Amino acid sequence: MNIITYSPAYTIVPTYECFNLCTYCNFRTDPGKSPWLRVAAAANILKQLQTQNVCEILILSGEVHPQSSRRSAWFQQIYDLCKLALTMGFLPHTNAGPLSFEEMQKLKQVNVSMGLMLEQLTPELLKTVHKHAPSKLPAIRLQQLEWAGELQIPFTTGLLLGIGETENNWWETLEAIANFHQRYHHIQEVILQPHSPGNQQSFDAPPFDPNQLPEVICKARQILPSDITIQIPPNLVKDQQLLLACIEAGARDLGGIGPKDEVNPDYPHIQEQELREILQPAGWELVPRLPVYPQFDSWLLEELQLAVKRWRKLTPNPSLCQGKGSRN
Ligand SMILES: O=c1nc2n(C[C@H](O)[C@H](O)[C@H](O)CO)c3cc(O)ccc3cc-2c(=O)[nH]1
Ligand SMILES: C[C@H]1O[C@@H](n2cnc3c(N)ncnc32)[C@H](O)[C@@H]1O
Ligand code: MET
Ligand code: SF4
Repeated sequence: MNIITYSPAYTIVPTYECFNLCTYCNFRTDPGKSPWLRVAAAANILKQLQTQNVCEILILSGEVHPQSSRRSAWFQQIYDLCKLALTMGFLPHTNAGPLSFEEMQKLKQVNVSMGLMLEQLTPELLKTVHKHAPSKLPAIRLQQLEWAGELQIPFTTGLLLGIGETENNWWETLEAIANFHQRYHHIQEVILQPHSPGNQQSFDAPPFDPNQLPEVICKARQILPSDITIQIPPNLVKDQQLLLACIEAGARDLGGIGPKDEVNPDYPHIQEQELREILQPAGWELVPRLPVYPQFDSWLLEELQLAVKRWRKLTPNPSLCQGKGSRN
Protein backbone atom coordinates (compact mmCIF):
# COMPACT_ATOMS: atom_id res chain seq x y z
CA MET A 1 0.00 0.00 0.00
CA ASN A 2 1.21 3.53 -0.72
CA ILE A 3 1.94 5.62 2.34
CA ILE A 4 0.86 9.13 3.34
CA THR A 5 2.26 10.42 6.60
CA TYR A 6 1.12 12.87 9.26
CA SER A 7 2.45 13.90 12.66
CA PRO A 8 0.15 13.52 15.69
CA ALA A 9 0.82 16.95 17.19
CA TYR A 10 -0.29 19.53 19.70
CA THR A 11 0.53 23.22 19.32
CA ILE A 12 1.85 25.23 22.25
CA VAL A 13 1.91 29.02 21.81
CA PRO A 14 4.49 30.81 24.04
CA THR A 15 2.97 34.14 23.01
CA TYR A 16 0.61 35.48 20.37
CA GLU A 17 2.23 38.92 20.58
CA CYS A 18 4.18 39.86 17.49
CA PHE A 19 6.03 42.99 16.38
CA ASN A 20 5.34 42.13 12.72
CA LEU A 21 2.07 42.94 11.00
CA CYS A 22 1.67 40.44 8.17
CA THR A 23 -1.70 41.44 6.79
CA TYR A 24 -2.76 37.82 6.22
CA CYS A 25 -2.16 36.86 9.87
CA ASN A 26 -4.98 35.58 12.11
CA PHE A 27 -2.67 34.68 14.98
CA ARG A 28 -0.95 37.79 16.26
CA THR A 29 -1.87 40.30 18.96
CA ASP A 30 -0.14 43.63 19.60
CA PRO A 31 3.04 43.60 21.74
CA GLY A 32 2.24 43.59 25.43
CA LYS A 33 -1.42 42.76 24.82
CA SER A 34 -1.48 39.06 25.65
CA PRO A 35 0.07 37.20 28.55
CA TRP A 36 2.85 34.71 27.86
CA LEU A 37 2.17 31.05 28.50
CA ARG A 38 3.68 30.08 31.82
CA VAL A 39 5.75 26.92 32.08
CA ALA A 40 3.50 25.63 34.88
CA ALA A 41 0.39 26.10 32.72
CA ALA A 42 2.12 24.31 29.84
CA ALA A 43 3.02 21.44 32.19
CA ASN A 44 -0.67 20.98 33.00
CA ILE A 45 -1.61 20.83 29.33
CA LEU A 46 1.21 18.40 28.53
CA LYS A 47 0.28 16.13 31.41
CA GLN A 48 -3.14 15.59 29.87
CA LEU A 49 -1.60 14.86 26.49
CA GLN A 50 0.60 12.06 27.81
CA THR A 51 -2.20 9.52 27.37
CA GLN A 52 -3.40 10.82 24.01
CA ASN A 53 -1.03 9.48 21.37
CA VAL A 54 0.55 12.85 20.77
CA CYS A 55 4.23 12.77 19.87
CA GLU A 56 5.08 16.22 18.46
CA ILE A 57 4.82 19.45 20.40
CA LEU A 58 4.80 22.26 17.86
CA ILE A 59 6.06 25.43 19.51
CA LEU A 60 4.68 28.22 17.37
CA SER A 61 5.21 31.80 18.44
CA GLY A 62 4.67 35.44 17.76
CA GLU A 63 7.91 37.41 17.80
CA VAL A 64 9.64 39.95 20.05
CA HIS A 65 11.94 42.33 18.13
CA PRO A 66 15.59 41.12 18.09
CA GLN A 67 16.73 44.46 19.57
CA SER A 68 14.07 44.62 22.27
CA SER A 69 15.09 44.37 25.93
CA ARG A 70 12.40 41.66 26.25
CA ARG A 71 14.00 39.42 23.61
CA SER A 72 16.11 37.33 25.97
CA ALA A 73 13.14 36.60 28.29
CA TRP A 74 11.08 35.66 25.22
CA PHE A 75 13.80 33.32 24.02
CA GLN A 76 14.29 31.75 27.44
CA GLN A 77 10.56 31.13 27.65
CA ILE A 78 10.65 29.22 24.35
CA TYR A 79 13.73 27.25 25.41
CA ASP A 80 12.09 26.33 28.73
CA LEU A 81 8.90 25.15 27.01
CA CYS A 82 10.90 22.95 24.63
CA LYS A 83 12.89 21.50 27.51
CA LEU A 84 9.69 20.82 29.46
CA ALA A 85 8.05 19.05 26.50
CA LEU A 86 11.17 16.95 26.02
CA THR A 87 11.39 16.05 29.69
CA MET A 88 7.75 14.99 29.62
CA GLY A 89 8.45 12.60 26.77
CA PHE A 90 7.38 14.61 23.71
CA LEU A 91 9.41 15.61 20.65
CA PRO A 92 9.53 19.41 20.14
CA HIS A 93 9.55 21.24 16.78
CA THR A 94 9.89 25.03 17.02
CA ASN A 95 8.83 27.72 14.54
CA ALA A 96 9.26 31.06 16.30
CA GLY A 97 10.27 33.23 13.36
CA PRO A 98 13.85 34.21 12.51
CA LEU A 99 16.44 33.55 15.23
CA SER A 100 20.04 34.61 15.74
CA PHE A 101 22.71 31.98 15.05
CA GLU A 102 23.25 31.59 18.81
CA GLU A 103 19.52 31.21 19.48
CA MET A 104 19.29 28.51 16.80
CA GLN A 105 22.30 26.74 18.24
CA LYS A 106 20.68 26.69 21.68
CA LEU A 107 17.30 25.50 20.39
CA LYS A 108 19.00 22.64 18.55
CA GLN A 109 19.68 21.16 21.99
CA VAL A 110 15.95 20.87 22.78
CA ASN A 111 14.31 20.32 19.37
CA VAL A 112 14.32 17.31 17.06
CA SER A 113 13.66 19.62 14.11
CA MET A 114 12.82 23.27 13.48
CA GLY A 115 11.05 25.27 10.82
CA LEU A 116 10.47 28.59 9.13
CA MET A 117 8.43 29.33 6.02
CA LEU A 118 10.11 31.37 3.28
CA GLU A 119 6.59 32.56 2.30
CA GLN A 120 7.80 34.05 -1.04
CA LEU A 121 11.21 35.49 -1.80
CA THR A 122 10.07 38.33 -4.04
CA PRO A 123 10.85 41.78 -2.54
CA GLU A 124 7.60 43.05 -4.12
CA LEU A 125 5.65 41.78 -1.09
CA LEU A 126 7.56 44.22 1.15
CA LYS A 127 5.38 46.91 -0.43
CA THR A 128 2.14 45.01 0.30
CA VAL A 129 1.40 42.16 2.76
CA HIS A 130 4.84 42.44 4.41
CA LYS A 131 5.08 46.24 4.48
CA HIS A 132 5.16 46.22 8.28
CA ALA A 133 6.80 42.83 8.78
CA PRO A 134 10.59 43.21 9.03
CA SER A 135 10.91 39.47 9.81
CA LYS A 136 9.73 38.67 6.30
CA LEU A 137 12.73 40.23 4.56
CA PRO A 138 13.73 37.56 2.03
CA ALA A 139 17.44 37.82 2.95
CA ILE A 140 16.69 37.20 6.64
CA ARG A 141 14.62 34.09 5.85
CA LEU A 142 17.28 32.71 3.48
CA GLN A 143 19.93 33.26 6.12
CA GLN A 144 17.92 31.01 8.48
CA LEU A 145 18.01 28.20 5.93
CA GLU A 146 21.76 28.59 5.68
CA TRP A 147 22.32 28.62 9.44
CA ALA A 148 20.06 25.60 9.94
CA GLY A 149 22.24 23.82 7.37
CA GLU A 150 25.51 24.85 9.04
CA LEU A 151 24.15 23.71 12.41
CA GLN A 152 22.78 20.44 11.00
CA ILE A 153 19.24 21.11 12.14
CA PRO A 154 16.62 19.00 10.31
CA PHE A 155 14.47 21.73 8.81
CA THR A 156 10.93 22.35 7.58
CA THR A 157 10.25 25.26 5.26
CA GLY A 158 7.70 26.20 2.65
CA LEU A 159 5.77 28.67 0.55
CA LEU A 160 2.65 30.63 1.35
CA LEU A 161 0.64 30.68 -1.88
CA GLY A 162 -1.73 33.43 -2.98
CA ILE A 163 -0.43 36.53 -1.19
CA GLY A 164 0.16 38.60 -4.32
CA GLU A 165 3.11 36.77 -5.88
CA THR A 166 3.47 35.58 -9.48
CA GLU A 167 3.83 32.01 -10.72
CA ASN A 168 7.51 32.66 -11.48
CA ASN A 169 7.99 33.66 -7.85
CA TRP A 170 6.91 30.13 -6.82
CA TRP A 171 9.56 28.48 -8.96
CA GLU A 172 12.25 30.95 -7.80
CA THR A 173 11.47 30.28 -4.15
CA LEU A 174 11.45 26.50 -4.69
CA GLU A 175 14.77 26.72 -6.54
CA ALA A 176 16.31 28.62 -3.62
CA ILE A 177 15.23 25.83 -1.26
CA ALA A 178 16.63 23.20 -3.64
CA ASN A 179 19.98 25.05 -3.77
CA PHE A 180 20.38 25.23 0.00
CA HIS A 181 19.44 21.58 0.28
CA GLN A 182 22.08 20.63 -2.26
CA ARG A 183 24.65 22.36 -0.04
CA TYR A 184 23.56 21.07 3.36
CA HIS A 185 21.05 18.20 2.81
CA HIS A 186 19.01 19.43 5.77
CA ILE A 187 15.50 20.15 4.42
CA GLN A 188 13.14 17.39 5.49
CA GLU A 189 9.95 18.80 4.07
CA VAL A 190 8.48 21.71 2.14
CA ILE A 191 4.98 22.91 3.02
CA LEU A 192 2.84 24.26 0.18
CA GLN A 193 0.40 26.37 2.17
CA PRO A 194 -2.60 27.92 0.40
CA HIS A 195 -3.48 31.38 1.76
CA SER A 196 -6.78 30.86 3.59
CA PRO A 197 -8.55 34.01 4.79
CA GLY A 198 -9.56 34.07 8.44
CA ASN A 199 -11.68 36.48 10.41
CA GLN A 200 -8.83 38.48 12.00
CA GLN A 201 -6.78 39.43 8.96
CA SER A 202 -6.81 42.77 7.13
CA PHE A 203 -5.56 41.36 3.80
CA ASP A 204 -8.70 41.37 1.71
CA ALA A 205 -7.91 38.79 -0.97
CA PRO A 206 -9.59 35.56 -2.01
CA PRO A 207 -8.18 32.24 -0.85
CA PHE A 208 -5.55 30.64 -3.05
CA ASP A 209 -7.43 28.83 -5.83
CA PRO A 210 -7.23 25.23 -4.61
CA ASN A 211 -7.60 23.89 -8.15
CA GLN A 212 -4.10 25.24 -8.87
CA LEU A 213 -2.50 23.22 -6.07
CA PRO A 214 -1.92 19.94 -7.95
CA GLU A 215 -0.08 21.83 -10.68
CA VAL A 216 2.13 23.64 -8.15
CA ILE A 217 2.87 20.35 -6.38
CA CYS A 218 3.75 18.66 -9.65
CA LYS A 219 6.24 21.36 -10.62
CA ALA A 220 7.60 21.53 -7.05
CA ARG A 221 8.25 17.79 -7.25
CA GLN A 222 10.36 18.43 -10.36
CA ILE A 223 12.32 21.30 -8.79
CA LEU A 224 12.94 19.83 -5.32
CA PRO A 225 15.42 17.00 -4.69
CA SER A 226 13.60 13.68 -4.24
CA ASP A 227 14.60 13.30 -0.57
CA ILE A 228 12.49 16.36 0.39
CA THR A 229 8.87 15.46 1.21
CA ILE A 230 6.08 17.76 0.04
CA GLN A 231 3.54 18.56 2.76
CA ILE A 232 0.03 19.98 2.30
CA PRO A 233 -2.37 20.96 5.09
CA PRO A 234 -5.55 18.88 4.65
CA ASN A 235 -7.75 21.38 6.52
CA LEU A 236 -6.94 24.04 3.91
CA VAL A 237 -7.69 21.70 0.99
CA LYS A 238 -11.30 21.02 1.79
CA ASP A 239 -12.47 19.05 -1.22
CA GLN A 240 -11.76 15.31 -0.95
CA GLN A 241 -11.15 14.83 -4.66
CA LEU A 242 -8.74 17.74 -4.63
CA LEU A 243 -6.86 16.29 -1.68
CA LEU A 244 -6.45 13.07 -3.65
CA ALA A 245 -5.37 15.05 -6.72
CA CYS A 246 -2.68 16.76 -4.60
CA ILE A 247 -1.43 13.36 -3.50
CA GLU A 248 -1.43 12.04 -7.07
CA ALA A 249 0.63 15.12 -7.97
CA GLY A 250 3.30 14.24 -5.41
CA ALA A 251 2.34 15.44 -1.90
CA ARG A 252 3.16 12.71 0.64
CA ASP A 253 2.65 14.31 4.06
CA LEU A 254 -0.26 16.06 5.79
CA GLY A 255 1.76 17.78 8.52
CA GLY A 256 1.01 18.12 12.19
CA ILE A 257 -2.58 17.22 13.04
CA GLY A 258 -4.08 18.10 16.40
CA PRO A 259 -7.15 19.59 18.06
CA LYS A 260 -6.58 23.14 16.74
CA ASP A 261 -4.76 24.77 13.85
CA GLU A 262 -3.48 27.85 15.66
CA VAL A 263 -2.48 29.60 12.42
CA ASN A 264 -5.80 29.01 10.70
CA PRO A 265 -8.27 28.77 13.58
CA ASP A 266 -11.21 29.14 11.19
CA TYR A 267 -10.25 25.85 9.48
CA PRO A 268 -10.57 22.91 11.87
CA HIS A 269 -8.26 19.96 11.27
CA ILE A 270 -9.85 16.89 9.73
CA GLN A 271 -9.27 14.11 12.26
CA GLU A 272 -7.31 10.96 11.57
CA GLN A 273 -10.24 8.58 11.07
CA GLU A 274 -11.94 10.80 8.52
CA LEU A 275 -8.69 11.24 6.59
CA ARG A 276 -8.17 7.49 6.60
CA GLU A 277 -11.61 7.02 5.06
CA ILE A 278 -10.83 9.47 2.27
CA LEU A 279 -7.41 7.98 1.52
CA GLN A 280 -7.96 4.25 1.82
CA PRO A 281 -10.41 3.72 -1.08
CA ALA A 282 -7.87 5.45 -3.33
CA GLY A 283 -5.12 3.07 -2.20
CA TRP A 284 -3.30 5.30 0.31
CA GLU A 285 -2.54 4.30 3.88
CA LEU A 286 -2.30 7.04 6.50
CA VAL A 287 0.67 6.43 8.81
CA PRO A 288 1.85 8.50 11.79
CA ARG A 289 5.42 9.81 11.74
CA LEU A 290 7.71 11.65 14.13
CA PRO A 291 8.59 15.35 13.67
CA VAL A 292 12.08 14.27 12.59
CA TYR A 293 12.59 12.16 9.49
CA PRO A 294 14.72 9.03 10.05
CA GLN A 295 17.61 10.08 7.82
CA PHE A 296 18.41 12.88 10.30
CA ASP A 297 18.45 10.88 13.55
CA SER A 298 22.26 10.84 13.63
CA TRP A 299 22.41 14.68 13.59
CA LEU A 300 20.66 14.92 16.95
CA LEU A 301 22.38 15.30 20.31
CA GLU A 302 22.47 12.11 22.35
CA GLU A 303 19.57 12.94 24.69
CA LEU A 304 17.35 13.71 21.71
CA GLN A 305 18.45 10.57 19.87
CA LEU A 306 17.38 8.50 22.85
CA ALA A 307 13.96 10.17 22.99
CA VAL A 308 13.51 9.59 19.25
CA LYS A 309 14.55 5.94 19.55
CA ARG A 310 11.87 5.36 22.18
CA TRP A 311 9.21 6.74 19.83
CA ARG A 312 10.43 4.76 16.85
CA LYS A 313 10.11 1.58 18.93
CA LEU A 314 6.57 2.57 19.97
CA THR A 315 5.45 3.12 16.39
CA PRO A 316 7.31 0.45 14.49
CA ASN A 317 6.89 0.98 10.81
CA PRO A 318 9.56 -0.65 8.71
CA SER A 319 9.09 1.63 5.74
CA LEU A 320 9.54 4.72 7.94
CA CYS A 321 12.29 3.38 10.20
CA GLN A 322 14.59 2.75 7.28
CA GLY A 323 14.08 6.22 5.92
CA LYS A 324 12.50 4.91 2.74
CA GLY A 325 8.98 4.58 1.48
CA SER A 326 7.55 7.73 3.00
CA ARG A 327 8.05 9.82 -0.06
CA ASN A 328 7.59 7.69 -3.14
O1 LIG B 1 -1.14 23.04 12.20
C1 LIG B 1 -0.27 23.68 11.58
N1 LIG B 1 1.00 23.26 11.64
C2 LIG B 1 1.99 23.95 11.02
N2 LIG B 1 3.30 23.51 11.10
C3 LIG B 1 3.57 22.21 11.75
C4 LIG B 1 4.16 21.15 10.80
O2 LIG B 1 3.19 20.58 10.03
C5 LIG B 1 4.95 20.10 11.61
O3 LIG B 1 5.45 20.68 12.78
C6 LIG B 1 6.14 19.61 10.84
O4 LIG B 1 5.70 18.89 9.74
C7 LIG B 1 7.04 18.70 11.70
O5 LIG B 1 6.41 17.50 12.00
C8 LIG B 1 4.35 24.29 10.61
C9 LIG B 1 5.69 23.92 10.87
C10 LIG B 1 6.71 24.71 10.37
O6 LIG B 1 7.98 24.39 10.64
C11 LIG B 1 6.44 25.84 9.58
C12 LIG B 1 5.12 26.20 9.34
C13 LIG B 1 4.06 25.45 9.84
C14 LIG B 1 2.71 25.82 9.62
C15 LIG B 1 1.70 25.11 10.26
C16 LIG B 1 0.31 25.53 10.19
O7 LIG B 1 -0.04 26.51 9.56
N3 LIG B 1 -0.61 24.79 10.86
C1 LIG C 1 3.24 29.65 10.29
C2 LIG C 1 2.96 29.94 8.87
O1 LIG C 1 1.57 30.00 8.64
C3 LIG C 1 1.34 30.65 7.41
N1 LIG C 1 0.14 31.51 7.46
C4 LIG C 1 -0.02 32.69 8.12
N2 LIG C 1 -1.24 33.21 7.86
C5 LIG C 1 -1.87 32.36 7.02
C6 LIG C 1 -3.16 32.34 6.37
N3 LIG C 1 -4.08 33.31 6.54
N4 LIG C 1 -3.45 31.29 5.56
C7 LIG C 1 -2.55 30.28 5.38
N5 LIG C 1 -1.35 30.25 5.97
C8 LIG C 1 -0.99 31.27 6.78
C9 LIG C 1 2.62 31.42 7.10
O2 LIG C 1 3.26 30.78 6.04
C10 LIG C 1 3.43 31.30 8.38
O3 LIG C 1 4.82 31.31 8.18
C1 MET D 1 1.65 32.50 12.77
S1 MET D 1 3.25 32.68 12.19
C2 MET D 1 4.21 31.91 13.43
C3 MET D 1 5.66 31.85 13.16
C4 MET D 1 6.39 33.14 12.86
N1 MET D 1 5.84 34.28 13.50
C5 MET D 1 6.50 33.36 11.36
O1 MET D 1 5.70 34.05 10.77
O2 MET D 1 7.40 32.82 10.75
S1 SF4 E 1 2.57 35.53 10.40
FE1 SF4 E 1 4.06 35.27 12.09
S2 SF4 E 1 5.43 37.06 11.79
FE2 SF4 E 1 3.55 37.54 10.64
S3 SF4 E 1 2.31 38.70 12.09
FE3 SF4 E 1 1.68 36.56 12.21
S4 SF4 E 1 2.86 35.76 13.95
FE4 SF4 E 1 3.85 37.66 13.30
